[in-house]
Amino acid sequence: MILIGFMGAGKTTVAQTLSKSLNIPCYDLDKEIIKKIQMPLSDYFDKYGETQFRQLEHQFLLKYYSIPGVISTGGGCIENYANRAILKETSNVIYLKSNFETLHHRINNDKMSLRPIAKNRTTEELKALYMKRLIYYETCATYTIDTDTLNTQEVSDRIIAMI
Ligand SMILES: Nc1ncnc2c1ncn2[C@@H]1O[C@H](COP(=O)(O)OP(=O)(O)OP(=O)(O)O)[C@@H](O)[C@H]1O
Ligand SMILES: O=C(O)C1=C[C@@H](O)[C@@H](O)[C@H](O)C1
Ligand SMILES: [Mg+2]
Repeated sequence: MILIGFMGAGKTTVAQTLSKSLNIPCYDLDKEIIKKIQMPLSDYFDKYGETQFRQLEHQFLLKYYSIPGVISTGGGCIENYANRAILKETSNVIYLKSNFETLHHRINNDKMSLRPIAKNRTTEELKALYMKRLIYYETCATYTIDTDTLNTQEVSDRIIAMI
């Protein structure tokens, strides 16, 4: 199964919980990319730019999307047309949905260096990005879970009950 959603949606955290509960492997595409590039994502963005990161991210989705287990994607994975095509063809794509205020609060309480996209934007710009991406998450998802009022364990339990 593949988890999608905006930054702070809980993809990485919930994938780890699901992996333990279901005893299946999990792969976080951001972490796999970091292993390969050997630097924080924000350094990679500064050095090579977003376009090059998106190409790399596409290569990693291609490599992992069909592997059995749980895959957590980066928040911008759906920016790439070819990635959206892959996700639309894949079953068990789970969209962790939250309103912008919840996500913004979570991102602000988390390590900002992990998220160059958030670090370099004002709140208004980040909200505009969220609004733009909503339709992409929705059209790629097999299932959607509203996570505003759920903790990560509850989100994981909900997914297990659903699939
Ligand atoms: N449902 C939730 N309730 C409370 N806190 C949450 C929830 N989901 C995630 N968080 C918290 O929000 C922060 C971001 O979570 P996480 O890194 O799993 O998000 P992500 O979707 O993987 O983001 P990114 O796209 O940037 O990789 C973490 O501190 C996590 O504990
Ligand atoms: O929303 C985004 O565009 C991103 C989210 C992160 O998971 C990372 O993949 C990277 O920081 C880009
Ligand atoms: Mg993540």
